[in-house]
Amino acid sequence: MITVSNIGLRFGERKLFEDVNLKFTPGNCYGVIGANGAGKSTFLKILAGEIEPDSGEVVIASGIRMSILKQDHYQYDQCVVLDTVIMGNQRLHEIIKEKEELYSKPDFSDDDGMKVAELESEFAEMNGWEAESEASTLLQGLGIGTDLHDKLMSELQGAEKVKVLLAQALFGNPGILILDEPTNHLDFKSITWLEEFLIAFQGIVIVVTHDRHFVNKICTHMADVDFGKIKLYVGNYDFWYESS
Ligand SMILES: Nc1ncnc2c1ncn2[C@@H]1O[C@H](COP(=O)(O)OP(=O)(O)OP(=O)(O)O)[C@@H](O)[C@H]1O
Repeated sequence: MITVSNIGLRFGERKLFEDVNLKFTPGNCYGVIGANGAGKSTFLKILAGEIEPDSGEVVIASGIRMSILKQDHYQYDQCVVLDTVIMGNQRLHEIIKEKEELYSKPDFSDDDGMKVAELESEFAEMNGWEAESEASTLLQGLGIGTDLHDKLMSELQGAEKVKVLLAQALFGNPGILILDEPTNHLDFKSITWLEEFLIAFQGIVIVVTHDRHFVNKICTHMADVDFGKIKLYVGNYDFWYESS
């Protein structure tokens, strides 16, 4: 569950949000709609904690992991494709790195042994043994073949990088998915795959997209950004359009 209470935000003279109150619940997919410049992307950034509102707060139920589709296509240029996907779950990735460092120590001590045992247990709890195969499945679903999985991100074409970043966001069964224009640069087959993935997804999806067919296929609710307010409606875009 995400609870948004009394959010307000100004950019200079412009009041972008005023007294926004909303609740997002698991199992639902929310399509954020509104005119150009209404504040859709800014709202996602507030939810993601990237922009601090002037007033109000966003509260996320404890223990729920939020995953955000990264917009910087160069951020992972020095990383291997498969690792980049696994980095979607930051804690799991940290554990993998810490384990590697400890196992490669020439003077492995008793204390190191204890630490490794703790890490192994946390790793197993997080389904770490499945991480590589899950990352690989996501990549292949989005059309990134296994021949690219061991390459550096910098070696990939722009559209391929976008798919890897999308796989990263979807990786590790997050509780909340924040997606700003996820279908950009995707081909028809990948969009269909993504639709099926999101329809089956059990958590909360909050998405901004210009792709009306995609919205209609996946969204259970519309979040309409208009004149500083955001209102939630049940149903997809066509239903919202016909009834408004
Ligand atoms: N960091 C910022 N500082 C000042 N103004 C900003 C900042 N970020 C966005 N804005 C302005 O806030 C308004 C909302 O921007 P935002 O990108 O959230 O809108 P949007 O609804 O996603 O638009 P679009 O559909 O065109 O992508 C715009 O007028 C934009 O120029």
